[in-house]
Amino acid sequence: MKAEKKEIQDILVTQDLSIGYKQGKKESLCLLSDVNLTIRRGEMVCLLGPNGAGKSTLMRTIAGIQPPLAGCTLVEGIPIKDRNYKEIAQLLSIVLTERINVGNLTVYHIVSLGRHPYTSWMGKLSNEDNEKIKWALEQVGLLHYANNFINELSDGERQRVMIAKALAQDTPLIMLDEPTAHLDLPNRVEIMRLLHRLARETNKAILLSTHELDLALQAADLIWLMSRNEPVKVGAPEDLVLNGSIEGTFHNKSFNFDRKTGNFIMNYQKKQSIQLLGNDVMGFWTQRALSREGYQVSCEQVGDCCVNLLEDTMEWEVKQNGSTIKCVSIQELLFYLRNSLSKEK
Ligand SMILES: Nc1ncnc2c1ncn2[C@@H]1O[C@H](COP(=O)(O)OP(=O)(O)OP(=O)(O)O)[C@@H](O)[C@H]1O
Repeated sequence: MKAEKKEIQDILVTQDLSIGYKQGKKESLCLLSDVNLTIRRGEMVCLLGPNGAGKSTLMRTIAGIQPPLAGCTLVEGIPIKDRNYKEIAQLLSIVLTERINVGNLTVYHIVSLGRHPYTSWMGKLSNEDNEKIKWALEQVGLLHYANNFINELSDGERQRVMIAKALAQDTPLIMLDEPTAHLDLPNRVEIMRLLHRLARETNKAILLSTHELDLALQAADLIWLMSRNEPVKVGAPEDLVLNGSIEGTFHNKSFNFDRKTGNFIMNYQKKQSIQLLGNDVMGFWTQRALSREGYQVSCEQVGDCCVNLLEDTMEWEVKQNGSTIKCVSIQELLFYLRNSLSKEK
């Protein structure tokens, strides 16, 4: 690829960063060393990894909340180390997981707290501050809630308020610690889509830690994949799936990661084999149900039981020991198979 006219694109750079905990005067627990990572302008990066991999430690170290064991973090070329609170707050904003319980503050007031690094010690908001607050509320679609109290809002809306506060802080880097933690699926999707759009439209860098592998695979520009004592793997989500990194990191005897669909599939103990004829959507869900029931599903003839999908009528025909019956739902199919299996025993 040809290099085009180059403005500074790297918003966050970690230089030979070592993260961990001092455990005495000489001892330290080093979780990772020589971490060299970059986030560019307009990119959304998801930090993924199993429990205990060190995600929170890395986030805190990048943000300057925790000192590095070695190395440093630069935001727009400025080292975070040894900067005071106000200086750091102009370089990066952080959205934490904790539920916000400040019921007596309005949405506008909370978002206005994002302007603190820029206001005088009295905290008086200038016209520019007020414009930035309104713009931030508009970005997350909550301008009409500006005068509502925060406890009048749903969890999803509260999370958007905190994102607006980070936007009002107007930093090149926004960091979020598990931003979808307390939300239902539509709100989780909404927050990820919002963050992705904001990264693109505002040209900021967004770094978030998450356990939502499926959402991260769909929404992230880049994934930082952490596992204990291994170098961080970096790549587009699809590259990390194709090269087996996702599968390797989340390897577990209870489930498998299916590279074709990006889903985790639970492993069930297989009791016996069954033939399934038919494919498509009905076949996919029937296969899933049969696997859960403990069947090894095959399209070949195996044993004496066969399930034939009648897609036109949405029925399941079961041929077993010379007899044929029809079921009108997967629930009925499983009920029949369970009973016929217990009669055989
Ligand atoms: N204050 C501390 N002192 C010493 N060790 C710590 C401290 N905090 C965390 N650790 C250890 O560092 C390791 C990484 O913890 P961390 O919380 O960064 O992982 P994580 O990937 O964020 O985990 P999770 O997904 O469960 O939130 C863990 O083994 C943990 O026990």
